[in-house]
Amino acid sequence: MSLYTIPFRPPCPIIACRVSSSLAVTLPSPPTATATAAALPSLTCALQCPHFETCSGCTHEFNLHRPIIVEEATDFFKSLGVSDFTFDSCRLWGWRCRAKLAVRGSSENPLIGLYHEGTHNVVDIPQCKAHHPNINAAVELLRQGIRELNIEPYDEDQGTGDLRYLQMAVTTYNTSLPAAERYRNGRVQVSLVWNSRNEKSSNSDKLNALANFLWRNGGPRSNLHLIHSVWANFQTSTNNIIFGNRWRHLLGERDFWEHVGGIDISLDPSSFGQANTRAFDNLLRKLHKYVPYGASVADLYAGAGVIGLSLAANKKCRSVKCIEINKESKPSFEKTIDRLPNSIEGSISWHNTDTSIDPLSWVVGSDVIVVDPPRKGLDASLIDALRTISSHKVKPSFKSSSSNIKEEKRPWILREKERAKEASVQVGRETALEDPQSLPQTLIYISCGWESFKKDCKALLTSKCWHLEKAHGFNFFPGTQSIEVLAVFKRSLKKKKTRKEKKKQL
Ligand SMILES: C[S@@+](CC[C@H](N)C(=O)[O-])C[C@H]1O[C@@H](n2cnc3c(N)ncnc32)[C@H](O)[C@@H]1O
Repeated sequence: MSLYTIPFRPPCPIIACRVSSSLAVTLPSPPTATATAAALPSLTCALQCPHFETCSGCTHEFNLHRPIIVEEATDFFKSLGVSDFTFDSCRLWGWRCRAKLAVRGSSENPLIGLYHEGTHNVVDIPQCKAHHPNINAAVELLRQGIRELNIEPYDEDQGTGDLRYLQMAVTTYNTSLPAAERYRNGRVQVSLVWNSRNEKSSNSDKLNALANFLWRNGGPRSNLHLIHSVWANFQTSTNNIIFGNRWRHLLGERDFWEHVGGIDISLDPSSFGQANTRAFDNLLRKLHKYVPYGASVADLYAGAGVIGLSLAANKKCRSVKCIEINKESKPSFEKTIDRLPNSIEGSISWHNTDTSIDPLSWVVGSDVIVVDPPRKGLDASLIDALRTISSHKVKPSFKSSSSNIKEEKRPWILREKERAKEASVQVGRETALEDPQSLPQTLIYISCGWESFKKDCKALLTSKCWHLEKAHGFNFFPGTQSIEVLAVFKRSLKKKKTRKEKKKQL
């Protein structure tokens, strides 16, 4: 797992150009496109971050509301017959609610931030403009703690030191505040990646002292209640993987709640969570429009099942199956399920398995397939299954096979068939009211990797099995050239050959 390249700046004046998150329209090109282009670029939607160029998080300083890649995406979709591609600019600063940061340097001068491009030198980014301001505030508190308690940052060359990485996740869901104040007052779940095997190791006193420091100075009894909770993750491996497989909740609330897509969701620090909470909410609300009421849905690459559960609640799906490889997402899924309205009657299940193994078994029997793969795009076996779906007459087995197992470096990832079966969760009716032979009519592809999306999209379209109906972009990562895409494909019905065509063939 690589360190999320990213960024920010603390309680600074937020620049006036915040493009409305509800403005899901194609924005006009910036006014610099004329002869005045040679003049200084407009600062209205500029990053204005002191760390730009030293930090690898942001690659673009100007026109944050419209990354250059949007032009390419517009042309790409137009060439495929979709001329109404929309782009939602979302929040431009302070959008990152989830950050993984490296800790290096010394206890007197800790460096907390991201690697300088192409190196393992950490750049301190106390004023990052992408981070939610309270992430920066929590980082500053932690920096103070490191100095006061003489905590040693990790030394990669020697393998020594105490604190390796941090994960900061902001919950903006606090029902005791008016809705308009919740985002600004978000609280931070701090995960300290500690260089020891477990909580009994020799440096655990320091870990507890640092956690107590954060809680005393940022917890409910401090002047500013900034810290939601403190967790420890234990990691001693010398590779680049950020997290080890042992997590401990130390202080504060154990459960972390957020409200997106019309539901309360729980996210443990070990589960995948979207970094841009607000933009994700916009995307989910758009997604709802493409799923018919009562549909049966397969949510592939589901994480803690946020997409599937949001659909179950909002579209009264008759069945939702979530497929996810990381077993750590299961407790979050279960907690979210517990808070769903009682009125949900359909069948909901979460399966801890690899989508790439026997993908047809998840695809057949569903009306709508939602895929939200990692940046590298869809697994080849899933692409194949989708490309040939119309010619399949398959009885879904709802079983995974242990063949095809790929090498997996992350120890907490579960890939064994038997354990996968045990790790499934079923809520509601056991047998869904779905036609086991029916084929999906709709495929919704959510992508954070533009290059892999283009490739997968072309592979789907050249099969003639699918055509593209709609596409929307979301500014999930302002300051970069990455966008999140939501593309809606419809299955092409095979045209019956006319007598004339049949004759011609003979
Ligand atoms: C971009 S995240 C999306 C998660 C979720 N849809 C959400 O929005 O919270 C991709 C997810 O796919 C999972 N994943 C990666 N490869 C997988 C595979 N072969 N089978 C199932 N899940 C996989 C990752 O663990 C991760 O949770």
